[in-house]
Amino acid sequence: MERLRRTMMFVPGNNPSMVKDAGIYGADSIMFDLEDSVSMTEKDAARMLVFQALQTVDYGKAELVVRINELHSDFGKADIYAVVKAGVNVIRLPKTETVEDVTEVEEVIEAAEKFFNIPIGKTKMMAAIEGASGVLNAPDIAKASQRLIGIAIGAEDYVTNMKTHRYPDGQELFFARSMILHAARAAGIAAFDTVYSDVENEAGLRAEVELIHQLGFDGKSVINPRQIPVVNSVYQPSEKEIENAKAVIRAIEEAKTKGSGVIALNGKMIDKPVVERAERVMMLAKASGLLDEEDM
Ligand SMILES: CC(=O)SCCNC(=O)CCNC(=O)[C@H](O)C(C)(C)COP(=O)(O)OP(=O)(O)OC[C@H]1O[C@@H](n2cnc3c(N)ncnc32)[C@H](O)[C@@H]1OP(=O)(O)O
Ligand SMILES: O=C([O-])CC(=O)C(=O)O
Ligand SMILES: [Mg+2]
Repeated sequence: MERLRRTMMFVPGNNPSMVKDAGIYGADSIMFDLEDSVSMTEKDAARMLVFQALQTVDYGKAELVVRINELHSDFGKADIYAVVKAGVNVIRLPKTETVEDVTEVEEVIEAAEKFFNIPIGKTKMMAAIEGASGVLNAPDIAKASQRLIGIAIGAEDYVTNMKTHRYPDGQELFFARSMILHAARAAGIAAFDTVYSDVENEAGLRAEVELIHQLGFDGKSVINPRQIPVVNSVYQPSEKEIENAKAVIRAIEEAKTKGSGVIALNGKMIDKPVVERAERVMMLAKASGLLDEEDM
């Protein structure tokens, strides 16, 4: 089954209590940060803390991601070796601008896997796109490595690069979000939306999640545990949607027994794309704990 990544929670890599407790809030993925939430003087300490935590703390079912520093900074290579050795699931590249940004990191990951006797290809990657060049190169970036599970927009850096700022309606992000979504879908990987920085503004967060859910994003980065239930509730299918999805799946199964791939349900045509959407609703319903045993 496709892994759910509705919520990916950033955790500053130099904060011991946040790192230790990050698993208790129910985020689908935990993203330990070694980049912009960690000051230059704390880079080495943060790497050590995350390295230890990855090996010793039980984070349950959460996927474990580390956002590394840029490869050509003073820290990038050491970050990669440490987190590969610790068995991280996914390395998040910040500020990805070109295909080479991906392939160069991949080479270092592969060297680290060989060095530590880890199966080649085990460490996955996710590329954050945070500026104009990255957005324009997104279709190639998304296809740059078999290791990529998804690409993400990093809007705080992006709006800075574009000489604007974030507005409540998100118009300034529409082109970048659309590019990233199309690039991801064309490559067959996931698309993730950016952080919502105003932690106290739940209504604003909900409006943004509704927008990105409507556009088609798989999920969103969050920066605070309080944002997790808000994102999950938007991604949780309604009872009506679940009932409809069940009816669609029942109808198409019945049609198949009669040798047909298309059937009408309540006057609407049911065919392959409709069935695919119904299956996704069921998957999200299951992940949200909304299905009985008999529905599984
Ligand atoms: C543009 C970018 O690069 S964004 C990505 C980098 N930024 C980050 O990673 C920031 C992550 N978030 C944070 O540091 C914090 O949530 C802040 C600074 C935004 C707000 O901090 P606070 O006001 O202290 O948060 P709040 O009071 O809601 O914290 C409640 C609890 O959740 C914990 N918590 C808050 N944020 C996080 C987090 N991101 N990860 C894990 N635990 C967290 C707190 O430690 C606290 O735990 P406690 O009750 O056991 O003491
Ligand atoms: O990737 C994110 O959502 C956070 C980030 O670095 C940015 O917005 O610049
Ligand atoms: Mg950024």
